[in-house]
Amino acid sequence: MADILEIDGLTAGYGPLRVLHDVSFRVAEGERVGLVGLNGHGKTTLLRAVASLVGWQSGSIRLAGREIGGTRSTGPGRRTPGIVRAGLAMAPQGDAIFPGLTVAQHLDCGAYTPKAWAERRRRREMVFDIFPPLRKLEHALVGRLSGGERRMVSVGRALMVEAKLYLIDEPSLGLAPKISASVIEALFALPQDGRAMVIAEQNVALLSGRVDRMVGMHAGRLRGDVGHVSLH
Ligand SMILES: Nc1ncnc2c1ncn2[C@@H]1O[C@H](COP(=O)(O)OP(=O)(O)OP(=O)(O)O)[C@@H](O)[C@H]1O
Repeated sequence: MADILEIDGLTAGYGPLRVLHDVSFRVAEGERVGLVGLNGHGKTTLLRAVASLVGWQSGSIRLAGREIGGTRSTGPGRRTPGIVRAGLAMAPQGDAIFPGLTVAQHLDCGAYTPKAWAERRRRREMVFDIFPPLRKLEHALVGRLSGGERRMVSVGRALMVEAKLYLIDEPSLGLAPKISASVIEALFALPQDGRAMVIAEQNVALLSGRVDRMVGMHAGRLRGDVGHVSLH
């Protein structure tokens, strides 16, 4: 199986702060990888670097064989639209919800490519199949939803494009255990269909047995396969 994501020698940070140190990381087509580690060790920064959203970065990041990394001088976010068109989708940490939009409008924000926009009704239906509680809330304002429902909207928005690689940042964050388990279960109920996923999580137990592989992140460095290793 070819690698959809190939990261080599990635160093990244914010202002004077270096958060990632010489990170190399591979994800195969269709693979589901758990990126685990404690709060503040760089999981989010790694996902954001792939989407070109960090303060600065150097090193190589290849998505489907195309270089999307390198040293950036244009500023965070400037290259992100091109990276999304190249096959990346991301559900950021903490929902990034627009409270004044309805669920349907919010999901449509994720239908970023022309193809996804043309198919947005069908893709919304797919999201409602995955997260059934959202169906009856289609026209409700997102600002009025519960934490679990908002997380479903946030993850669902990333699923509105047909991406080669999905980055899902802490789907369980701030949710009651039962609710986070249902969000994760729904995510894994998606047919794999060649979609690779990297899921950043502090809660290792939530991913255990569900992902193909887990890698640990500690102090800005990857620790290889940590499927059975305590991170503390
Ligand atoms: N925008 C920013 N500006 C400055 N420092 C930041 C910024 N974002 C994160 N950091 C710092 O980078 C380090 C790594 O943070 P990061 O969010 O990547 O960790 P994490 O493992 O994903 O943890 P979390 O679960 O809290 O997101 C932390 O020390 C954090 O304080």
